[in-house]
Amino acid sequence: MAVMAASSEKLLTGLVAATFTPLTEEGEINIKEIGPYVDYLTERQGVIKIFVNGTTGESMSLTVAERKLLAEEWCKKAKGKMDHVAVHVGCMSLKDSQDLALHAAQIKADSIAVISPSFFKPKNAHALRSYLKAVASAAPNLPFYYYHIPSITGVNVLVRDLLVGIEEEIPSFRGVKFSGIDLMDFGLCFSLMKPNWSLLYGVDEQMLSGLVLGADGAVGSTYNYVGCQFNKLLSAFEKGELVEARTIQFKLQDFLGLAMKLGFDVGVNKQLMVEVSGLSLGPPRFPVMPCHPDVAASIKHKYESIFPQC
Ligand SMILES: CC(=O)N[C@H](C=O)[C@@H](O)[C@H](O)[C@H](O)CO
Ligand SMILES: CC(=O)C(=O)O
Repeated sequence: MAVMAASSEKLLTGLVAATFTPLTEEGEINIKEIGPYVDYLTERQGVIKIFVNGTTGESMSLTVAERKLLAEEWCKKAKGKMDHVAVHVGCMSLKDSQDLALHAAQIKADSIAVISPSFFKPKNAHALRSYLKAVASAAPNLPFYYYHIPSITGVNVLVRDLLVGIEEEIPSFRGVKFSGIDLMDFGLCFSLMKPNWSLLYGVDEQMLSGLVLGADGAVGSTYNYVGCQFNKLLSAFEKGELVEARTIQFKLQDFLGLAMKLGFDVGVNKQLMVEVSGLSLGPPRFPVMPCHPDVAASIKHKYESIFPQC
């Protein structure tokens, strides 16, 4: 039987918003916006779990010092209000990833997640597992998740292959955030599943398909502003109300269909969040370009026509 999670440990399940990084207009970290951001998610979207410094948070464009500052503030402001703060600590350099993993343990994050390095790419599951093991060893008591996002990293190691025997190599391993569209690979992961793991799906526009296969939850960028709707999708799914669940899923597909035609990326996504939430999140950081005002206006219009207030 798998080692049971320590009693203070919270498994990452349910709806998790991948947060944007608040910047000032000058492009510096806007730390004071994190408190209001936490309040917006909890009070307006019913979202009580966050995944910080990930793709949406532009982690790979931030310095290690900036990522530490952000992680610390998210943990501080979420305390007593949120149920889980997962900190993404992956970097191109193993040393930086270890540094951030240790820091996440020090600031009492609930868990860490790691994206594969993508300049020098691991050639196979063994190489990727070796890298992840070395990161996890810097914070051996912190629940550890692999973050699979092949469309961005170009690392196509099958997660199913990665999972074989991973609990022996990484005792803190607790699951995967699977942001890929290969549902066969996702499905095969369940045959290797351990009782204290969770497998989370990360392609918001296909979340229902992930749930059908058995996903324990979902991590995504759009849950920042459709969290309230997707909480309804989750409860409809749990009650077996598939027509209702599909209706909500189709709404996000309709919305993202237009957004993608207009060049949806982190810059566009961030601007939409600014307009929907009223938070000051600033522009993205280069090379991600700020959203053109006409694009923002069209997307906001579509958002308002599809998603009623919760
Ligand atoms: C590539 C990317 O950023 N993926 C995000 C998380 O993994 C998703 O939440 C997407 O932003 C979302 O599914 C919209 O395509
Ligand atoms: C979407 C997601 O999980 C991320 O931004 O990292």
